[in-house]
Amino acid sequence: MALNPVIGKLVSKRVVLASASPRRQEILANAGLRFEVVPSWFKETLEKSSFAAPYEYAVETAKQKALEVANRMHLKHLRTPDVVIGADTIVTIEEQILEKPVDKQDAYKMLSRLSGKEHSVFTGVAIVHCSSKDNRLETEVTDFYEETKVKFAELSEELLWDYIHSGEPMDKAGGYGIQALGGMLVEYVHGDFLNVVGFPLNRFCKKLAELYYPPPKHTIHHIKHDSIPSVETFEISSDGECNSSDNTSCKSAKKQNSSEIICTSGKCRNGNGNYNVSMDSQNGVKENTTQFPTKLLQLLDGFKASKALFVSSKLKIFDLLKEKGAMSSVDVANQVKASVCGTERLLDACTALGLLEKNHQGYSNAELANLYLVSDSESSLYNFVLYCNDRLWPLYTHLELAVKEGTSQNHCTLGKKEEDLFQDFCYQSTEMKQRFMSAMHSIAKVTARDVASAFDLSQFRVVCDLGGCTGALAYELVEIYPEMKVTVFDLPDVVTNVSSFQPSGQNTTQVFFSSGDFFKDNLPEADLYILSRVLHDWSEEKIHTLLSKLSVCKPGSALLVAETVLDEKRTCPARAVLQSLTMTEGKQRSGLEYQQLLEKYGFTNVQIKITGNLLDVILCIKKMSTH
Ligand SMILES: Cc1cn([C@H]2C[C@H](O)[C@@H](COP(=O)(O)OP(=O)(O)OP(=O)(O)O)O2)c(=O)[nH]c1=O
Repeated sequence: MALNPVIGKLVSKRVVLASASPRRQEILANAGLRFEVVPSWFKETLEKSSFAAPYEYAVETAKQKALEVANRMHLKHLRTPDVVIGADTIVTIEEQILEKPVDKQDAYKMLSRLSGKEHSVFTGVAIVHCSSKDNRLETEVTDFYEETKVKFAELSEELLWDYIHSGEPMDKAGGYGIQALGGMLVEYVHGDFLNVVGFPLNRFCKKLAELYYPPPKHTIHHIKHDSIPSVETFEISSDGECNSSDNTSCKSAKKQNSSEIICTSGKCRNGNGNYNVSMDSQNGVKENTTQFPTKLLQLLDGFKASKALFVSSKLKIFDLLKEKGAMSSVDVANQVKASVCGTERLLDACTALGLLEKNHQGYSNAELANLYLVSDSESSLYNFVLYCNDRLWPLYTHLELAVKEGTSQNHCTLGKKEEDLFQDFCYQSTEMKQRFMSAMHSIAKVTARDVASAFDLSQFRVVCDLGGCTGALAYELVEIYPEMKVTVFDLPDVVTNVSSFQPSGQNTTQVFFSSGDFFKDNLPEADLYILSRVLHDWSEEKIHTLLSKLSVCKPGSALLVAETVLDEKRTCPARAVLQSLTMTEGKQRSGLEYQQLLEKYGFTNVQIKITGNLLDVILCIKKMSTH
């Protein structure tokens, strides 16, 4: 894929997508971009009449969305991203801008205007490069837009209302989604389809190419104006970065003939580990076709990779290399008291997996390992990795039985039923408790930012995090919302063990711990309750008990639920679906299922933010009494 080098330019950068749109997240993720999702809080209220053309409105809104996130991350989260991407999609017909319908009547008005006519869809995009100078945020904005023309068929009243009642129009510009049911309304599309869905990927890549690969003066390959350069052009015109994992062959080929193709063998592995087979076509243009069943091979190797990660974590190899710097395999083997040949194989495997780097000085941690695998790093997932090895791995080795019997196999691996796991917490040894809490703490820490910032929660002052364990989310909340006071409500055995998880150097006076069982005891008063990674664990009956209790909270108070939300087909994201494999009592739910569940207990205005990361976030409000 020739796109890889353009997107690859962003690999080492902290890229943020300032959008809650699941479509944008999907388009960019499918293109191989790695990014964090921080939805923008910018209110789309710019005065439309002040723009000479509709697309200017979309571009300006996209820019403001991105700048709001860049500023918020810099000021509130104290993390300056490298690149923030914002986008805004509008539909225009007869010079009028249509955004998302506010209700069904509005959707009806929009769709009947579009019926039988051609309209334009504009997506404005802003790419904001950020840097921090003397603690001030500096930004450089590149923006552009793309137009796609769409013609609707004549829509009968019946079809129109059927479509509106499907619920699809509500979160989409112009009141339709071309990628789903709305596709049935469309007679033709002229231009970039993805632009209609919310993100003009092709033009975005061209913009990146313009930014990162300005045409050099003396290249032999001519980059056609307004095109995405091919792999070969990149190799020659770029700053020497090789996108292949097999750097040596690329570099040597480049040296031999600076204007020629990179891979002498005719085969070069791209950043995804795919083999691109170069073929000369008659006019001399090189084409790449991917033919290998790479995805299947990756799946076949998945368990080997997981286990290599588990074992190196268990042996504390990442801690050792962080402390000592580059080391030979012999030295590592001596330190971790393992065989030299076995250690060397493990170190090479970790290098192949991108967890370590290897050069003439020996092995050292890759950035990923320093960030997440060193046991005392700020965002360490070390304890969660051990939990995956000790607790989840045995469960998945019993998967066949789990499928045949329809049970979770907890009874085989731990001698306990799933519903007893949490209840039996108090009977575990202190070490086991500490280990379980450490695992939950590490995963809560890396997801806390997403959960805390998915919505603007500044109006809530008294918050209760039910089952909040070590308080990782609570501390993040008070960091972002200094006015907030958060009570973490959890089992007595959890609360007595939280002291070692208190963050150092942070004001902890606004976080309180209260012990109790949320199924049995009275819940602390709050105007915002949080259930993070709780609901998926429990049976319908238990959830009924818990939500019934919350349903009597004061009207106007809110509930924030953090879970991985499945798509409506219940097949995506894969990580949630895979997690379901070993569940019996609990289950994962789709957005609609969460909405229906929460509404059943009197919560309304259910808003769902798909973060694209581990946890998605749902906010809903307890209905005001009608009396
Ligand atoms: C026309 C059309 C729009 N859309 C969507 C794309 C956008 O998500 C949405 C337009 O609203 P936007 O305000 O552009 O985006 P958003 O509110 O979804 O997300 P954010 O502001 O956080 O970036 O409509 C479709 O999914 N399919 C379509 O066919």
